[in-house]
Amino acid sequence: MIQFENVSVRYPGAAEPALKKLNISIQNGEFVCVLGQSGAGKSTFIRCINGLQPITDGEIRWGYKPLSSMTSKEKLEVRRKTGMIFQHYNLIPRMSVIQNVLTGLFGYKKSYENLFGLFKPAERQLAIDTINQVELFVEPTRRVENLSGGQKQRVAIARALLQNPKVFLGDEPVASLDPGTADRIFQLLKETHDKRNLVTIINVHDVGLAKKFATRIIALKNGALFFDGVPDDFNHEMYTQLYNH
Ligand SMILES: Nc1ncnc2c1ncn2[C@@H]1O[C@H](COP(=O)(O)OP(=O)(O)OP(=O)(O)O)[C@@H](O)[C@H]1O
Repeated sequence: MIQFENVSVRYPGAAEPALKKLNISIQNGEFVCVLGQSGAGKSTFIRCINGLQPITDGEIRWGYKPLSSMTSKEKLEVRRKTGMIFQHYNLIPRMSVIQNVLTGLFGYKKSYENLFGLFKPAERQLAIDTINQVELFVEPTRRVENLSGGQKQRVAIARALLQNPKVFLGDEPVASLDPGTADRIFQLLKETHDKRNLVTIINVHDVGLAKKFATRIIALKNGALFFDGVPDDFNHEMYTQLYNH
Protein backbone atom coordinates (compact mmCIF):
# COMPACT_ATOMS: atom_id res chain seq x y z
CA MET A 1 0.00 0.00 0.00
CA ILE A 2 2.84 2.43 0.87
CA GLN A 3 6.01 2.03 -1.06
CA PHE A 4 9.40 3.69 -0.66
CA GLU A 5 11.51 3.43 -3.81
CA ASN A 6 15.12 4.56 -3.37
CA VAL A 7 14.00 7.32 -1.05
CA SER A 8 16.62 9.76 0.20
CA VAL A 9 16.22 12.92 2.22
CA ARG A 10 18.96 15.48 2.68
CA TYR A 11 18.30 18.51 4.84
CA PRO A 12 19.70 21.80 3.47
CA GLY A 13 23.34 22.21 4.45
CA ALA A 14 23.63 18.71 5.99
CA ALA A 15 26.80 16.78 5.19
CA GLU A 16 25.01 13.41 5.22
CA PRO A 17 21.50 12.50 4.03
CA ALA A 18 19.03 11.83 6.89
CA LEU A 19 17.57 8.93 4.84
CA LYS A 20 19.61 6.93 2.35
CA LYS A 21 18.05 5.07 -0.58
CA LEU A 22 15.28 3.32 1.34
CA ASN A 23 13.34 0.57 -0.40
CA ILE A 24 10.43 -0.47 1.79
CA SER A 25 6.94 -1.67 1.00
CA ILE A 26 4.25 -1.66 3.70
CA GLN A 27 1.03 -3.61 3.23
CA ASN A 28 -2.48 -3.29 4.65
CA GLY A 29 -2.81 -4.59 8.18
CA GLU A 30 0.86 -4.23 9.15
CA PHE A 31 1.77 -2.82 12.55
CA VAL A 32 5.30 -1.54 12.08
CA CYS A 33 7.65 -0.29 14.77
CA VAL A 34 10.63 1.76 13.67
CA LEU A 35 13.78 1.49 15.78
CA GLY A 36 17.12 3.27 15.72
CA GLN A 37 19.40 5.52 17.72
CA SER A 38 18.70 9.22 18.13
CA GLY A 39 19.35 10.90 14.81
CA ALA A 40 19.00 7.64 12.81
CA GLY A 41 16.22 9.18 10.71
CA LYS A 42 13.09 7.70 12.32
CA SER A 43 11.19 11.00 12.51
CA THR A 44 12.16 11.92 8.99
CA PHE A 45 10.96 8.51 7.80
CA ILE A 46 7.56 8.90 9.49
CA ARG A 47 7.06 12.44 8.22
CA CYS A 48 7.87 11.47 4.62
CA ILE A 49 5.02 9.00 4.49
CA ASN A 50 2.24 11.57 4.10
CA GLY A 51 4.38 14.21 2.44
CA LEU A 52 4.91 16.32 5.58
CA GLN A 53 8.65 16.04 4.86
CA PRO A 54 9.62 16.47 1.21
CA ILE A 55 12.03 13.88 -0.15
CA THR A 56 15.09 14.77 -2.22
CA ASP A 57 15.37 11.57 -4.22
CA GLY A 58 13.30 8.52 -5.12
CA GLU A 59 9.56 8.04 -4.93
CA ILE A 60 6.91 7.32 -2.30
CA ARG A 61 3.77 5.66 -3.63
CA TRP A 62 0.33 5.30 -2.08
CA GLY A 63 -1.19 2.43 -3.96
CA TYR A 64 0.38 2.90 -7.36
CA LYS A 65 0.30 6.66 -7.25
CA PRO A 66 3.54 8.57 -6.53
CA LEU A 67 3.09 11.39 -4.00
CA SER A 68 5.14 13.61 -6.32
CA SER A 69 2.57 13.42 -9.12
CA MET A 70 -0.53 13.93 -6.97
CA THR A 71 -2.77 16.96 -7.37
CA SER A 72 -3.27 19.16 -4.29
CA LYS A 73 -6.68 17.53 -3.83
CA GLU A 74 -5.12 14.06 -3.83
CA LYS A 75 -2.43 15.23 -1.39
CA LEU A 76 -5.15 16.58 0.91
CA GLU A 77 -6.85 13.17 0.74
CA VAL A 78 -3.57 11.48 1.75
CA ARG A 79 -3.29 13.85 4.75
CA ARG A 80 -6.88 13.11 5.72
CA LYS A 81 -6.25 9.41 5.55
CA THR A 82 -3.23 9.75 7.84
CA GLY A 83 -3.76 10.12 11.57
CA MET A 84 -0.67 11.30 13.43
CA ILE A 85 0.37 11.33 17.07
CA PHE A 86 3.50 12.86 18.56
CA GLN A 87 5.76 12.71 21.62
CA HIS A 88 4.48 16.02 22.96
CA TYR A 89 0.85 15.37 21.96
CA ASN A 90 0.49 18.67 19.99
CA LEU A 91 -2.81 19.53 21.66
CA ILE A 92 -4.21 23.01 22.22
CA PRO A 93 -3.67 23.29 26.00
CA ARG A 94 -6.34 25.88 26.83
CA MET A 95 -9.03 24.07 24.90
CA SER A 96 -11.19 21.25 26.21
CA VAL A 97 -10.89 17.55 25.48
CA ILE A 98 -13.82 17.59 23.04
CA GLN A 99 -12.66 20.76 21.27
CA ASN A 100 -9.24 19.19 20.74
CA VAL A 101 -10.78 15.96 19.46
CA LEU A 102 -13.10 17.83 17.08
CA THR A 103 -10.10 19.48 15.41
CA GLY A 104 -9.56 16.05 13.85
CA LEU A 105 -12.45 16.95 11.52
CA PHE A 106 -10.80 20.12 10.20
CA GLY A 107 -9.57 18.38 7.05
CA TYR A 108 -13.21 17.64 6.17
CA LYS A 109 -14.64 21.10 6.73
CA LYS A 110 -14.76 24.40 4.92
CA SER A 111 -12.33 26.98 6.28
CA TYR A 112 -15.07 29.33 7.60
CA GLU A 113 -16.55 26.44 9.58
CA ASN A 114 -13.12 25.77 11.12
CA LEU A 115 -12.74 29.44 11.95
CA PHE A 116 -16.05 29.57 13.79
CA GLY A 117 -15.79 26.12 15.34
CA LEU A 118 -19.04 24.99 13.73
CA PHE A 119 -19.76 21.34 14.44
CA LYS A 120 -23.02 19.45 14.01
CA PRO A 121 -24.57 17.51 16.92
CA ALA A 122 -23.74 14.25 15.09
CA GLU A 123 -20.08 15.30 14.91
CA ARG A 124 -20.04 16.11 18.63
CA GLN A 125 -21.59 12.73 19.34
CA LEU A 126 -18.95 11.02 17.19
CA ALA A 127 -16.26 12.86 19.18
CA ILE A 128 -17.81 11.68 22.47
CA ASP A 129 -18.03 8.10 21.17
CA THR A 130 -14.38 8.23 20.13
CA ILE A 131 -13.34 9.63 23.53
CA ASN A 132 -15.07 6.61 25.06
CA GLN A 133 -13.41 4.25 22.58
CA VAL A 134 -9.95 5.39 23.68
CA GLU A 135 -11.07 4.83 27.28
CA LEU A 136 -10.56 8.40 28.36
CA PHE A 137 -12.79 8.68 31.36
CA VAL A 138 -12.74 12.42 31.95
CA GLU A 139 -15.31 15.16 31.41
CA PRO A 140 -15.18 16.11 27.70
CA THR A 141 -15.37 19.77 28.73
CA ARG A 142 -12.19 19.59 30.83
CA ARG A 143 -9.19 21.56 29.63
CA VAL A 144 -6.46 19.29 28.34
CA GLU A 145 -3.65 21.22 30.07
CA ASN A 146 -4.58 19.61 33.38
CA LEU A 147 -4.53 16.01 32.17
CA SER A 148 -1.75 13.44 32.70
CA GLY A 149 0.58 12.49 29.84
CA GLY A 150 -1.26 9.23 29.19
CA GLN A 151 -4.62 11.02 29.12
CA LYS A 152 -3.24 13.67 26.75
CA GLN A 153 -2.02 10.97 24.39
CA ARG A 154 -5.51 9.39 24.49
CA VAL A 155 -6.97 12.79 23.46
CA ALA A 156 -4.45 12.93 20.61
CA ILE A 157 -5.36 9.39 19.53
CA ALA A 158 -9.09 10.24 19.60
CA ARG A 159 -8.40 13.36 17.53
CA ALA A 160 -6.47 11.31 14.97
CA LEU A 161 -9.24 8.68 14.85
CA LEU A 162 -11.87 11.31 14.14
CA GLN A 163 -10.16 11.77 10.78
CA ASN A 164 -11.22 8.19 10.05
CA PRO A 165 -7.65 7.34 9.00
CA LYS A 166 -6.42 4.39 6.98
CA VAL A 167 -2.85 4.95 8.11
CA PHE A 168 -1.83 5.75 11.66
CA LEU A 169 1.60 7.31 12.26
CA GLY A 170 3.30 7.81 15.61
CA ASP A 171 6.46 9.85 16.12
CA GLU A 172 7.75 8.64 19.51
CA PRO A 173 4.25 8.77 21.02
CA VAL A 174 5.25 7.11 24.30
CA ALA A 175 8.68 8.70 24.80
CA SER A 176 7.37 11.02 27.54
CA LEU A 177 5.36 8.37 29.40
CA ASP A 178 6.25 6.00 32.23
CA PRO A 179 6.65 2.32 31.23
CA GLY A 180 3.21 1.18 32.46
CA THR A 181 1.38 4.02 30.70
CA ALA A 182 3.48 3.46 27.56
CA ASP A 183 2.43 -0.20 27.51
CA ARG A 184 -1.26 0.71 27.93
CA ILE A 185 -1.06 3.27 25.12
CA PHE A 186 0.52 0.64 22.85
CA GLN A 187 -2.22 -1.78 23.86
CA LEU A 188 -4.80 0.80 22.80
CA LEU A 189 -2.98 1.46 19.52
CA LYS A 190 -2.87 -2.26 18.75
CA GLU A 191 -6.57 -2.77 19.55
CA THR A 192 -7.50 0.25 17.45
CA HIS A 193 -5.28 -1.02 14.65
CA ASP A 194 -7.01 -4.41 14.66
CA LYS A 195 -10.56 -3.04 14.97
CA ARG A 196 -10.15 -0.45 12.23
CA ASN A 197 -7.90 -2.50 9.99
CA LEU A 198 -5.25 0.21 9.81
CA VAL A 199 -1.67 0.42 8.65
CA THR A 200 0.20 1.56 11.77
CA ILE A 201 3.78 2.84 11.75
CA ILE A 202 5.32 3.99 15.02
CA ASN A 203 8.77 5.15 16.10
CA VAL A 204 9.78 3.84 19.45
CA HIS A 205 12.92 3.75 21.58
CA ASP A 206 11.75 0.82 23.68
CA VAL A 207 12.70 -2.38 21.85
CA GLY A 208 10.56 -4.39 24.31
CA LEU A 209 7.40 -2.56 23.16
CA ALA A 210 8.32 -3.08 19.52
CA LYS A 211 8.85 -6.79 20.06
CA LYS A 212 5.62 -7.13 22.03
CA PHE A 213 3.28 -5.28 19.68
CA ALA A 214 4.75 -5.00 16.17
CA THR A 215 4.07 -7.42 13.33
CA ARG A 216 7.20 -6.04 11.66
CA ILE A 217 10.28 -4.15 12.80
CA ILE A 218 12.16 -1.70 10.63
CA ALA A 219 15.45 -0.46 12.05
CA LEU A 220 17.40 2.47 10.67
CA LYS A 221 21.06 3.16 11.26
CA ASN A 222 22.58 6.47 10.08
CA GLY A 223 19.63 6.89 7.71
CA ALA A 224 20.04 3.50 6.02
CA LEU A 225 17.91 0.38 6.38
CA PHE A 226 19.61 -1.87 8.95
CA PHE A 227 16.88 -4.45 9.65
CA ASP A 228 13.47 -5.23 8.19
CA GLY A 229 11.69 -8.32 9.43
CA VAL A 230 9.53 -10.01 12.03
CA PRO A 231 10.14 -9.18 15.71
CA ASP A 232 11.43 -12.69 16.50
CA ASP A 233 14.32 -12.17 14.07
CA PHE A 234 15.39 -8.97 15.80
CA ASN A 235 17.75 -10.73 18.19
CA HIS A 236 20.27 -9.62 20.78
CA GLU A 237 23.06 -9.36 18.22
CA MET A 238 20.93 -7.03 16.07
CA TYR A 239 20.19 -4.99 19.17
CA THR A 240 23.86 -4.55 20.09
CA GLN A 241 24.81 -3.72 16.52
CA LEU A 242 21.97 -1.20 16.18
CA TYR A 243 22.67 0.62 19.39
CA ASN A 244 26.47 0.05 19.39
CA HIS A 245 26.46 -1.47 22.87
N1 LIG B 1 14.72 20.08 10.13
C1 LIG B 1 15.96 19.60 10.09
N2 LIG B 1 16.97 20.31 9.55
C2 LIG B 1 18.23 19.82 9.49
N3 LIG B 1 18.57 18.60 9.93
C3 LIG B 1 17.62 17.84 10.47
C4 LIG B 1 16.27 18.30 10.59
N4 LIG B 1 15.53 17.31 11.17
C5 LIG B 1 16.40 16.31 11.41
N5 LIG B 1 17.64 16.61 11.00
C6 LIG B 1 18.81 15.73 11.06
O1 LIG B 1 18.51 14.56 10.33
C7 LIG B 1 18.98 13.39 11.00
C8 LIG B 1 17.81 12.46 11.32
O2 LIG B 1 16.96 13.10 12.26
P1 LIG B 1 15.59 12.46 12.75
O3 LIG B 1 14.93 13.46 13.66
O4 LIG B 1 14.84 11.97 11.59
O5 LIG B 1 16.13 11.22 13.62
P2 LIG B 1 15.42 10.38 14.74
O6 LIG B 1 15.91 8.98 14.56
O7 LIG B 1 13.96 10.61 14.73
O8 LIG B 1 16.04 10.95 16.09
P3 LIG B 1 15.37 11.12 17.56
O9 LIG B 1 15.16 9.75 18.08
O10 LIG B 1 16.42 11.89 18.31
O11 LIG B 1 14.11 11.91 17.37
C9 LIG B 1 19.73 13.91 12.24
O12 LIG B 1 21.09 14.01 11.93
C10 LIG B 1 19.12 15.28 12.48
O13 LIG B 1 20.05 16.13 13.11
